[in-house]
Amino acid sequence: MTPTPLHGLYAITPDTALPLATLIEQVSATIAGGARLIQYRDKTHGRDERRRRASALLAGCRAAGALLIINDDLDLAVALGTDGVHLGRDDPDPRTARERLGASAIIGVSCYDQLAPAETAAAAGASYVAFGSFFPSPTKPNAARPNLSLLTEARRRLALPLVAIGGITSHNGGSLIAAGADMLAVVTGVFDQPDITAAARAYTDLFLSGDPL
Ligand SMILES: Cc1ncc(COP(=O)(O)OP(=O)(O)O)c(N)n1
Ligand SMILES: Cc1ncsc1CCOP(=O)(O)O
Ligand SMILES: [Mg+2]
Repeated sequence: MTPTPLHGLYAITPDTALPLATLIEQVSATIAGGARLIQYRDKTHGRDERRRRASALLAGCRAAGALLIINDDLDLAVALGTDGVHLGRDDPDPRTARERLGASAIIGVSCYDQLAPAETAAAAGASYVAFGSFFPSPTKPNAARPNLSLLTEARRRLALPLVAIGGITSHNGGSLIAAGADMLAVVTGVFDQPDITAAARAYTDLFLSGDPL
């Protein structure tokens, strides 16, 4: 079963100075493991290098039938025509993103440990909302730390797909799905593993069984 775009593993690229060729191989390995939604998140490089990397990743994702979301940089998402953008509190407004990217774009919004920004984002036309960090995150150790009840309440209150992020492994991910998460957004648990394809498959398999726990 090919997961729908807003369901399953959401692989987020590591903030790395690795050569672009290596990053492309790693993303390809996540897709081989069943990831169909990829996010390019880069806090390291300047605008020109980010554009070079995003353009190459977009070509690879399109060839492999995966979708590419750009983190933070709405101008880059618009310039390249990526499948969408992910926005946080310091990034452009989702309403502006929807106006610039169009009706079919995927627009994700960070909501940290709060329900109110998720309701605001839904009203502004977001495609999904993300909560986390649910577990200690190697990538973002200082992130806000909601408990699982936030997912359950968001599931009750919101009609759009819910993303969980932060310290997610194939062992704790099932608890997030059971609490209401439609997607598991993962950096370290996929990209920092010796076999990236197998690591990705361990997450995508969580969504196939009726009982993720
Ligand atoms: C799905 C998803 N959730 C959260 C983030 C965090 O993005 P980041 O740019 O590190 O922080 P904020 O701008 O959201 O505060 C993400 N990239 N993807
Ligand atoms: C970007 C972001 N936002 C909250 S936690 C996080 C990082 C998730 O990375 P990891 O899967 O390595 O914990
Ligand atoms: Mg951001």
